[in-house]
Amino acid sequence: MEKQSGTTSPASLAASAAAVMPAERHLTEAWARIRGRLREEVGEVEYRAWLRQMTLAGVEGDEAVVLLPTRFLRDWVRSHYGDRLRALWQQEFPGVRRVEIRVARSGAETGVAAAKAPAGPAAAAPRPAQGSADGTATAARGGTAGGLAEALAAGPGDAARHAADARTMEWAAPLDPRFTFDSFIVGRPNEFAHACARRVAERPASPGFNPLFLYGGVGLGKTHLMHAIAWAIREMHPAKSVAYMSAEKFMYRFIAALRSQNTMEFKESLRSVDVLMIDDLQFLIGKDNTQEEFFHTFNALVDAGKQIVVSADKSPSDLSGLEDRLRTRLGCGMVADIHATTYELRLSILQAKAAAAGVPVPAKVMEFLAHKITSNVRELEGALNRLIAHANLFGRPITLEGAQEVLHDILRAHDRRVTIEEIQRRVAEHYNIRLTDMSSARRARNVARPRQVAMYLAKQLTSRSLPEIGRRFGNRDHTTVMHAVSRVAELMQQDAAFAEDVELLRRMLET
Ligand SMILES: Nc1ncnc2c1ncn2[C@@H]1O[C@H](COP(=O)(O)OP(=O)(O)OP(=O)(O)O)[C@@H](O)[C@H]1O
Repeated sequence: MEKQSGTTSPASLAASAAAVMPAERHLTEAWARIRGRLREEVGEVEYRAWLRQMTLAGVEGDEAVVLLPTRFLRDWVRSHYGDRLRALWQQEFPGVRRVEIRVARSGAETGVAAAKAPAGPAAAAPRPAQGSADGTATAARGGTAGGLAEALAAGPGDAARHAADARTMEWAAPLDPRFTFDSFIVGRPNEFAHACARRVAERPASPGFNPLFLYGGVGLGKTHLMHAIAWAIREMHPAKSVAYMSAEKFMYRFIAALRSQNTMEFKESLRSVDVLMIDDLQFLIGKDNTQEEFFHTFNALVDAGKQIVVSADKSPSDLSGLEDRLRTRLGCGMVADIHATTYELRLSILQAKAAAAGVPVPAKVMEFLAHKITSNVRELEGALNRLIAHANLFGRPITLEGAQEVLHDILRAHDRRVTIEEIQRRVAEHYNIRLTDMSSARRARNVARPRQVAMYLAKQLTSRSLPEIGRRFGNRDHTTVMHAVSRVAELMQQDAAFAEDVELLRRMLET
């Protein structure tokens, strides 16, 4: 499509651009639209990785000339986006028949038209500062060894980082700019994992910390810590290439490589990284071939003095379903667990997130949430975000009553984590009857009424269905449960003391 060329100075094209195109302003606007469309088509990650440094030099005859800072980028954009660029140009100006992609002459400013284009991603610095909003780093496609050398030679400024990125592009998933060490709140449950993560970021592949195996329950910060390590290594060791991906992605890439009979390339690109990070390793359970491949990659990297960081929901020894030899190797570096959150940690996280959002959240509301939403940090954060969004939307201050209303579904779901066994035990204790009477056939009022209360609470506080509840109460029919629920509700209406009793039981079960 494009003819071969070397480097070019954009200024030399300005005159001809002006001569051919209707007006420079139109050209600038068209170029902004073309880039915008391309960005929509390829997605943010790909755009940032390959296309945002693209600038317009101008138009020469029937040819639009686009500049990129390195030969590596030029070749990549040419082969992957050249046709698309031409089609988009033709939509704007049918007279443009070709798109020429060149390397900007070293030190040359961007082209006249592009220089006047509205500020956009092309004007941004090549790499984001740690934790900046611009930080969704990395890309989706890979480079070659030759391209690497070129990027290293031609890249302006932080060439080492550019080179490291180029090596890992194929495998890297985007890093979340919010997940840094700065934004990670440390408390008793996660202090060990955090200290290990910091240590690995400071001194990758040091003895005793390779591999680093982070594990813990859902939503407790494993991914956050992994990203924080990756950001910090990029910052402190810019020449090191870091590849972060989920175990799922690892598997799909491996399968794709098998299908296209390209496993050598797969292996080589993986083994060329300095730090390999695999999230949610439990995904590989039962996937024997992928496990085997991962095992070999793991060995090759560790033997070559490269760092491996892995996360999973269980410790290596509890990951039954992973091959023994892999479990053994995973456990022979540093294994650090993230425990369930404590009230204090939840409160600190809420305080930090509220402060970061710049929205005043009363202490009472945060204490309430920290008490109520105990499952994981993700849900806690989700609840706070919802409160903040409501406050912003309606311009109302956050209050405890308002929070209870806005979050009623989340709070209810949490309340519902009470088990039927717990309800039966508490109710039996309260009315001083035997636990076995919850399931017995006895019909005496002093036994039957507490049983009905327990059924009522089971319906209110758990998500079990009527037949399920019936089964847990001595295999009773669902109509019996239905009757118990309506009878208790009716009695509560009629008898304030009884209602208070049931409410007290409910509160005890909820806390
Ligand atoms: N200690 C912490 N400080 C600040 N934010 C945290 C902390 N722990 C978790 N979070 C936040 O909670 C959310 C969930 O965390 P993350 O995705 O890292 O959990 P995870 O353990 O990887 O979960 P999963 O098991 O689902 O993969 C994220 O938004 C993260 O920033």
